[in-house]
Amino acid sequence: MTEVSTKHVLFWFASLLKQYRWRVAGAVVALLVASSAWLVLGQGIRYAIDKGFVADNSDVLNQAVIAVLVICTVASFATYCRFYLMTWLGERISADIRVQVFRHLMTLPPSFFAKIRTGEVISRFTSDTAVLQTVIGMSLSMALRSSITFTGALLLMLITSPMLTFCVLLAVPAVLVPIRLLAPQVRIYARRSQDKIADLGAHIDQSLHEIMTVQAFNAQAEESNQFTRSVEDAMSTAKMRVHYRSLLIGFIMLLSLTAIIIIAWIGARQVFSGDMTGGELSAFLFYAVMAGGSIATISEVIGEVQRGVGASERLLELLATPATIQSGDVPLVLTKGHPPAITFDNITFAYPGSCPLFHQLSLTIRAGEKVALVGASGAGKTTLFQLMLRFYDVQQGQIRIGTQPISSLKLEALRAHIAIVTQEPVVFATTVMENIRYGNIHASDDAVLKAAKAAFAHEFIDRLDNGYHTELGERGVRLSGGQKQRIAIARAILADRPVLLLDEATSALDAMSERMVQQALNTLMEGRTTIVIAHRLATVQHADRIVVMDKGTIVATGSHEVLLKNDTLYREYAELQLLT
Ligand SMILES: Nc1ncnc2c1ncn2[C@@H]1O[C@H](COP(=O)(O)OP(=O)(O)OP(=O)(O)O)[C@@H](O)[C@H]1O
Repeated sequence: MTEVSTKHVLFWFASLLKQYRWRVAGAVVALLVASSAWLVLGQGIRYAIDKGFVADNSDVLNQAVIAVLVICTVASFATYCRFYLMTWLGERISADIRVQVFRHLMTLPPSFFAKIRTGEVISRFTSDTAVLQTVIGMSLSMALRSSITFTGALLLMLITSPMLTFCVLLAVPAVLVPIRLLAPQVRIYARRSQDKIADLGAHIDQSLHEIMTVQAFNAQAEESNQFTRSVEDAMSTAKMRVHYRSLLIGFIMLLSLTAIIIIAWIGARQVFSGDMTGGELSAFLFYAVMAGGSIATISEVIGEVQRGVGASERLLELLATPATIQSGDVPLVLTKGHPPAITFDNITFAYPGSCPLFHQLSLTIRAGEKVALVGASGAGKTTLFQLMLRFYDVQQGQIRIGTQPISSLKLEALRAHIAIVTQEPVVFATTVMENIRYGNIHASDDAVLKAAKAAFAHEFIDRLDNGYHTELGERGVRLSGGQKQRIAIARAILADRPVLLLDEATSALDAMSERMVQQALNTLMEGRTTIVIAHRLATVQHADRIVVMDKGTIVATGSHEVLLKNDTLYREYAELQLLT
């Protein structure tokens, strides 16, 4: 957890507000007009009492009332402008922060998302930015208004009665004590409170995504109990925050009201002794109440700003997370129809915080070759794909595409040349058409249809309610495993890239569809460098070469026939799968 100072956060807000400087200026002008108008009102009251009321002059009283009405109208209009502009700025800034954080998240490597829960990130987006929206839209404007009002009121108090103003100033340090003591507590509990809300977000995310497993194992009650405990936990932290905030407000209120009462008492004695007029005392008290009210508002705002700092800490933490995978600057240019060779040259790799998985592993896949990776679960097959796509970087050695080390290539260029079909096919919550088009966002509808046909997906898509325009629901819940796989294959076909990575691409298909998709894949593999991971040897018998892996090492390579003859591990696999 990084400690972020209030100053740092205010600077951040200022940098975000900079591009809306005209609106900020407008809000400040409106604020000044409104505050000045309210302050002038005090003078109007003084005039009305001394010259109209006390002097029994109804003409002056009428004029004073008209003046007061005009002042009120100006003040109300200025308040409308200030409120509108500041609230707009609050909404705008939190929207900008959401975009800024999302753009940054898109650049972070999978290792970051392996550590953090999605629900937590979502909560940071929604609840933390909502806090900032209030802080910028309401609290900062209130603070500014109150500071101006306070300064103005103090000045006018000074003009009305310097002696009484001096008494007021004596009370100011007393008000600062609770602010110093209690504001940090508010901030600490605000941050904890936001963390607990993030935990709730993560819990909801997990329970709802895995709802079938939850219900199948009759775990609804346990899930609900756990959630209730988390909610109560969040509640008790929020209670502490509210406690310190209320304490802060209460103390300041008590201190400022006591000061006003004492000053009114001194002032009243001055009126008795004739040192002050009744109108002067009324005006002075009007300003004193205004100044006291401003201090009370500022104290509330301090609590709120501390809450904002707590929320910003978490967003700034996300923004400060570096994208550990650094892009190179060499563009990768391949000639169409000339797929590249891929070389793993003496690579050593360990996942963060784990023991090394690969130790000086070397493997060369020739240009246009179809290589199958087989081996027990956990042997490191999928990891090789992840390294190729630079989701992780190797600690030693080099991976080359053609002759270029992938670390020197532009990340975007590297990935633009690789199409992958992952073990768990990914389907987005949009239409079939858009799901396939994800492989090439510029592809025409016709090209999408062609790809779907080649992946043997067209037939089932046609039978869906709305054909290619059917919405697939979150994570493609409306499709079977095999259907999802065919959508993923169609996407790879449409992407039309020189390197193809297939991770168990046909595992969820029935024998009939598998045969058809295998044909589609065979066509797709033509003229590309392909690496296929497969548990089922039947699907890889026709690969140019089979690489047998075990616990992060390559134990044998060769054709199906050669391996059957020479490699015991492969023979065991084959026997288990009745391929001998
Ligand atoms: N993100 C990760 N962090 C730490 N360790 C990981 C991570 N992903 C995988 N591993 C570990 O690395 C090893 C290799 O995993 P990998 O997924 O590459 O195996 P695989 O051969 O593809 O297995 P399978 O056939 O079951 O998919 C496993 O022991 C696994 O526990």
